[in-house]
Amino acid sequence: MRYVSTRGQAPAVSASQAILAGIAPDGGLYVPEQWPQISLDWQELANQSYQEIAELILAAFLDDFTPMEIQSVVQAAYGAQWDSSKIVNLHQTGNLHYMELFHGPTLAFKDVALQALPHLLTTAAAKQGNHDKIVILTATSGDTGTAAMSGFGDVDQTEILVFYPEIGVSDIQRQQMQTEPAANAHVTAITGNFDDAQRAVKSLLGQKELHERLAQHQLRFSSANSINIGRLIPQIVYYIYAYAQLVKQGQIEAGQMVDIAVPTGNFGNILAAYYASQIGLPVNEFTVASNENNVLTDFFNTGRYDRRRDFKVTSAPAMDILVSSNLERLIYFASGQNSQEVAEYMQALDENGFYQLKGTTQANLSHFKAGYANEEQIKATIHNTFQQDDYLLDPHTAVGRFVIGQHSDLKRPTLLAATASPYKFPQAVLTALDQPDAGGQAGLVALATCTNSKIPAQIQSLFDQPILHKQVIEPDQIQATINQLLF
Ligand SMILES: N[C@@H](CCOP(=O)(O)O)C(=O)O
Repeated sequence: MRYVSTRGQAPAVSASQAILAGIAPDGGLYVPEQWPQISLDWQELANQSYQEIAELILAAFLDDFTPMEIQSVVQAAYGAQWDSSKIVNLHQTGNLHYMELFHGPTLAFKDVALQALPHLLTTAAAKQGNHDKIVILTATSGDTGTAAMSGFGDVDQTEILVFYPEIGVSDIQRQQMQTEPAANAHVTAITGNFDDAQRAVKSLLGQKELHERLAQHQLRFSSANSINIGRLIPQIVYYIYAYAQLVKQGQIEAGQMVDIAVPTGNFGNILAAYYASQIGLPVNEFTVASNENNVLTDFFNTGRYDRRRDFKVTSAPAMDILVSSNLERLIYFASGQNSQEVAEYMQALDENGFYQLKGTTQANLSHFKAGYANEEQIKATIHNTFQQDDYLLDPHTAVGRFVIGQHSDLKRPTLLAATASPYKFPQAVLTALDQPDAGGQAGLVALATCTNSKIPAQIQSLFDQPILHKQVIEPDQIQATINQLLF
């Protein structure tokens, strides 16, 4: 199976080449040339473990990896570092099924893919006969950076460079990043926002001269962001697994349609759900949930993507994004794999800040619904869900829960991606629960006390760790900072 660029100006490559590159040389994103043929027998899948389903899906998409290679990636990625042996837990309230994706080492859904990516990447490098050290560029609005460092920390022959917005991340996210102990991790705050960091990362990945210079130093770039196809494929697994679990529990019949709702920023998580549907997951409707950075809501409602608006810092920072990279991958399929059309949209976005979809392409997205929650609505959703359902949401999952309420009467079984632990955002959650705001360790303790729950072991001693990364730079210093670190 080959992977092609969404913009059509780069040669098709194998799965391992696509993962190693991170982004296509024409600036596009790698997508499967066709969907793998895979038969999903739900009765059989219902009795399989997360790891078994992961092997099935990874093998289908990564067909130049041997079964042994896939097995060893899965074993390394989904083991004792998870606080649930199931990897993904389901929590039910009526027809709503929260997929808890936050039981990994850094308490966010990013762990699901980023515990696997280092193993995929080092295996891909070996397959390609690459002996250069791999420099992983990562832009983060809070969760991806920590998860990437947890995955790549101290992995031989890798350096991991993380750039995050100085303002906007939660106390916990900042502490997780600033205390990262791995010797190969380099963490820098920028005075800009996530979009500034992601733009810089994408531009660096596309600079031919820089690649040549890196090669002279036995280095090469890749990325831990979801622009890398190696980030998306492991995320398909949990949609298949969750559906199979619903079959097992007798909540649905095999083959019955479900709805899927995902709070999304860079559009990777919901795109993985779409990919799952393309290989046989029965999905009726996808709900795209945003915070006040509601560029995706407007896009799905009007067909016009317009990033020319104020950037808002919200209590759901993973979604504080105005340029959602993975939308390009969805549009590629909605346009009938028309890479020229995609390239025109992306050029218009770059040069003018907006584009308008053609009617035919927009019509192919009619099964995507979109909405957003403002800060008051996020707070009220956390508050009410805790009071009524005795279930604690983080601000991102609350966005998803609120938007479902706007669009659905929940007559159909619905999977909602619960993307982060509420303990990653204690201040926002405490405020929503009408508790006094407290920062740092005090915030964790206050949250545990008022909700009668436990501080997750992953962050119990977080505030005892020394701060190791304090550098703050302007966004236009990202390239110079990378040069200093590498050359
Ligand atoms: N939500 C992210 C932003 C980066 O998105 P990704 O899909 O590229 O990982 C974060 O929390 O950092």
